[in-house]
Amino acid sequence: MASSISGLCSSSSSTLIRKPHLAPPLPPPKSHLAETLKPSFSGKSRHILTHAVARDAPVEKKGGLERDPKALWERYTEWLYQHKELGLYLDVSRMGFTDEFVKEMEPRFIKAFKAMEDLEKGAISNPDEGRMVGHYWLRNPKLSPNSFLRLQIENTLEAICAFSQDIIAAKIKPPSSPDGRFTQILSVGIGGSALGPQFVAEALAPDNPPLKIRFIDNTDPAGIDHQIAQLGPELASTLVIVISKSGGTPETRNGLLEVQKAFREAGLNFAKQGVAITQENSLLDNTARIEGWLARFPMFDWVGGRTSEMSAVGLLAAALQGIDIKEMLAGASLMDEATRTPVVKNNPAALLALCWYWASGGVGSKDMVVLPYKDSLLLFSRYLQQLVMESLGKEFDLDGNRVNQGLTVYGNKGSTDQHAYIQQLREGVHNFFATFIEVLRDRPPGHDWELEPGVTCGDYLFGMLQGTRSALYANGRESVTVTVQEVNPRSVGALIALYERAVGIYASLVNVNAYHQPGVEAGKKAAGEVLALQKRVLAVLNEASCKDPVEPLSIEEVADRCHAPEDIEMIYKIIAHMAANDRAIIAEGDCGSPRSVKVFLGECNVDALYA
Ligand SMILES: O=P(O)(O)OC[C@H]1O[C@](O)(CO)[C@@H](O)[C@@H]1O
Repeated sequence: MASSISGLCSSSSSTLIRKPHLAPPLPPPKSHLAETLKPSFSGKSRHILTHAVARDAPVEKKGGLERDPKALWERYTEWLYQHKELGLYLDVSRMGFTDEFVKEMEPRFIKAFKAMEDLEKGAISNPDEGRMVGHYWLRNPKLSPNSFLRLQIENTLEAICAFSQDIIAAKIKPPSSPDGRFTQILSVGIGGSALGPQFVAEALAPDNPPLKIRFIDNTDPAGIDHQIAQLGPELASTLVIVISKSGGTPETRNGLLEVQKAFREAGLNFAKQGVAITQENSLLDNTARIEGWLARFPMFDWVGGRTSEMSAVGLLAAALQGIDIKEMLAGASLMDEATRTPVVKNNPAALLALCWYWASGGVGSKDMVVLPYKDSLLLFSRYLQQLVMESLGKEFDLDGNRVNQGLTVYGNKGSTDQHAYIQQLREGVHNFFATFIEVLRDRPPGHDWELEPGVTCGDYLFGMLQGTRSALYANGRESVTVTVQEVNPRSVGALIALYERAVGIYASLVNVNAYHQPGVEAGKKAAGEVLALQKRVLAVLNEASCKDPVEPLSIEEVADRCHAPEDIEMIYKIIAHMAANDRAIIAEGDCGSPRSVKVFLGECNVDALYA
């Protein structure tokens, strides 16, 4: 009896296998440092956190958490950073670093500030890729190292503003929409070409934006189908923005091809609704030019994907949603100015980097849990995950030493997460420090009300944040608190700029290149190899299936004929995946034991035999 196979089949022979198994995820990285909580060095309520010395001997962590309320208040006021114009505060008092530690870190900071200064002047700060790193110029084009780059930035910003105004005012219209105007954006991109726009849309888009936005940020066919199905007839009034710096990322290409197919099937002309954001002359750029897409905007070689929110990548979608992008840029620019100060205490990004180094021993031994107490900032931690982890998670340092650096970031939002994992944070494994993001303004003025005498809903949120911060600290868990007045384009721009700079400074402290991502290439290459192997498997099966009679093959035989006996497990998985997707793979035998399975194709493709 014939059947299709997968990794999860019943033990009976010749059973349909429906659910292939993918390789299990790698286990999370282990903490490098042992940590103990020791009682009291002076007062009875004091504790010292001690660390074993790290392998590459970074600045050692000696110190303790202050327990005395008066001394703690002093520490709070002494270290509180305030940016008056932005209304932004950074409280690092709940990190236990000492003055000695700050002093010991000084030489590293001097080096980091110098590296940052050089970077802003146009040094090749991404040496592996031979690139400048210029995201700071995007919000202050005057800083660009030459007038050509300055003009590129200014012209692009002007083009974004003009194009988005014309779209919103329906001066540029979709050809077949009954409304006569664009109503939706479908943004196709992944990683840095999605996370910033997603975060900003969630944080800042008004309730009724001129254009609503949806995202395709994966090559999951069901996810893509869902987005297209949700658009329904509004596909005719959808502006599709395809974003890829390299212009060749497979997931994004697949998303584009799937969307183009949907347009064809709906009888719509994709080119009249398509916009590309990519580097000049990339595959995507050339495709968009040849096919005559509605518009193209440049991505610059010297802006990395994960720091591209203030380029066309983030600004176009934001402007189309009615978000004030000039305010975002202004907020970022103000923060950039503040984070150029070479005095750690007065530089909020340096303070963050100091805290990260302190908490993680400079080797990433603790995770950073980011908890914004504001629903609209939900995606901030996800955005930071790429910014921080893709930048800092490096095998080698700038001198070629193997260091396996990084800083793990996760989190969603408070107080919601209090009902999910704060239990472990307070009482369980002590492998993290927290970052609270506090927003002072609960609601727009005039909308608040007291749900019980003297207490609003926002007071509860405030109480939850303060309570969790105190409860964690009481149990020796450190935290940083970033406070903004409200979530608006200016504060969001400032937050992005703050963390971009903190990552850059921290990378210098631990001597890694923050601006490349060699590790991602390995996965991309391996994925390409799997797809190439799949083609060989299909050719081998087709040849056997075109024989008369059909020649069913064991997995071993398929592997041998593919000249890839070492890839036998992958070949089994490929066959299982195709079988689960009605790809005409037929299997005989006991699916519970892959060795007994024989496979062939349901039909012979004669053309493929001679291809
Ligand atoms: O914008 P691109 O070139 O499509 O790349 C998308 C993402 O892929 C990466 O290159 C690797 O994941 C990221 O750095 C980047 O943000």
